[in-house]
Amino acid sequence: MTANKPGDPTTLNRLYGRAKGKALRAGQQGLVDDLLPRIAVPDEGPVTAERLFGRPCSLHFEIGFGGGEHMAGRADMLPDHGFIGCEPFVNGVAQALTHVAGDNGSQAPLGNVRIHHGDALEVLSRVPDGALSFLYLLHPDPWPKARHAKRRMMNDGPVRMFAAKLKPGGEFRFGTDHPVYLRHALMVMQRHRADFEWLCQTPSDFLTRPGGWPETRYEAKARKQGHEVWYFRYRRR
Ligand SMILES: C[S@@+](CC[C@H](N)C(=O)[O-])C[C@H]1O[C@@H](n2cnc3c(N)ncnc32)[C@H](O)[C@@H]1O
Repeated sequence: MTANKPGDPTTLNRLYGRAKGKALRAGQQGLVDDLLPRIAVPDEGPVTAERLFGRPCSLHFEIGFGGGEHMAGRADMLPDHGFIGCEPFVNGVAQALTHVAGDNGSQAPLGNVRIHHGDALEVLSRVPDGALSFLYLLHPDPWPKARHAKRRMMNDGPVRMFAAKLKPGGEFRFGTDHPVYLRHALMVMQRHRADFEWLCQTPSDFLTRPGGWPETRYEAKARKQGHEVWYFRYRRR
């Protein structure tokens, strides 16, 4: 990676604060060097099912997959669907690659996952409008201080893009354990109610993890700390 390119660690650290973490173990470094280039989202041009998976298929897009548990779990459940995950934190990418390679012992290698080591919105902007069946934003960085609210992923600009990229009937799933983010997200989504229908009938709908929604590492940590976790499903109108 060369300096100042989108995937460059210096650029990523500046953008996200912690794109680099603990040194990778040899096996993880091997996956980053060998497997990642084979399943990386192309750096330029349209991001389509045909280009990434060689066939038309339902497309899922995960923003900030952390260690990739949810993305790998969903990809394992839906082998005919294509999954695109983006994460600037290299340790998370390495962790996700172990799931894709089937090295964690819990599942077979996954042929239906493509990964971008970097900014999700840049990749999302290259997805054709109306192409996504599912979009996931699970436990985004909370940026709890009011003066940092503009940095939250859930804001009018990104949410407009989520609406554009989802097909009618497509689903946007969002989860958080952070009360400030919860309030902020509800207000933002309320402004976009013409595009999104909140699939919530009773309070337990957003207090219970729906079926087909694998637990993420961050979520497990939040529960261990005794936090309530909120789950939101919105249908693109
Ligand atoms: C609190 S962590 C949650 C990770 C994971 N979703 C989970 O639930 O375990 C938020 C993640 O979002 C990632 N992130 C922040 N900004 C991002 C961006 N612009 N594009 C993609 N990922 C981003 C961070 O690197 C971090 O891994």
